[in-house]
Amino acid sequence: MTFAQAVTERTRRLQTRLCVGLDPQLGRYRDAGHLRTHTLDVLEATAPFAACVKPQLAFYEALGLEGLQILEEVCAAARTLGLPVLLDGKRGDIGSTAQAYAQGWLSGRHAGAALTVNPFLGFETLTPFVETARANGGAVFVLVKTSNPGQADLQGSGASERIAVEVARLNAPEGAGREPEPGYASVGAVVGATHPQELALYRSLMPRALLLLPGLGAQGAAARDLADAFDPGGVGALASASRGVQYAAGLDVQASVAAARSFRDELNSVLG
Ligand SMILES: O=c1ccn([C@@H]2O[C@H](COP(=O)(O)O)[C@@H](O)[C@H]2O)c(=O)[nH]1
Repeated sequence: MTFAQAVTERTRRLQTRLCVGLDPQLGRYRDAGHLRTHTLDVLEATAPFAACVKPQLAFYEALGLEGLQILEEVCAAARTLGLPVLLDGKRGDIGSTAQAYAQGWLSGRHAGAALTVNPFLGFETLTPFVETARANGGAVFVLVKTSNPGQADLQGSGASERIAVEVARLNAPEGAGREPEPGYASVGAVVGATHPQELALYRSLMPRALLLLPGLGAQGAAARDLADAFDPGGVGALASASRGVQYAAGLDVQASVAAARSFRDELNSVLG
């Protein structure tokens, strides 16, 4: 089963469109061991409410080798729980380096099933990521319109729309000599949940792409504003919350569970 199929199957079976972000901040813990157990506890406790899990690589890389070991444990625990893993690394570079990133994060020891990628160096630099994802039944999520207020500096003036058109092209089997991918295709897109008025546009520009919608909770986006990102049946998008789940009330894991349940329920009530 591909990443997109696994997420869609989980959405339908568990009625959840929530992506739980795991962004463990060392400053909140006594030490890295405490960070590790709390992060694994939050993962296990919130899994029933999640369509997938999204570790942000920066927080694990910040801890050095120990952080990579924790990441590996988080990915292994998620797989045991049946949760698809989307690594948020926003990688992108010239071809040979992109190839190494793709090998490391989409097929290597610490790999997830999916990875966020940055198209800033040009569309051709996406190729190693897309090919590696396809070869492994994985996915890439291309930054199309990020959730932060400053995104307009470089993503305005039609840039985000151009990237969306490229995502649609990469997902189109016609002319590429590929078999059509069943369901959602291997190239997804990041569109901030903080841009509710533009979700319908990006949904229509990228009909085969799963959309990742970061910004729920801590960045101010609300589930009630996200309906336009979804296809009929309430599939095709994942709304993501990290701090709003992991640190819903300090380190209280039951508060994380309550937050994940509440995000799930709010999304479900919006989608009917
Ligand atoms: O456009 C984007 C792309 C990625 N992110 C990442 O998502 C989480 C958001 O964390 P919250 O605590 O839910 O605000 C974080 O890892 C970002 O790097 C994003 O915010 N916006």
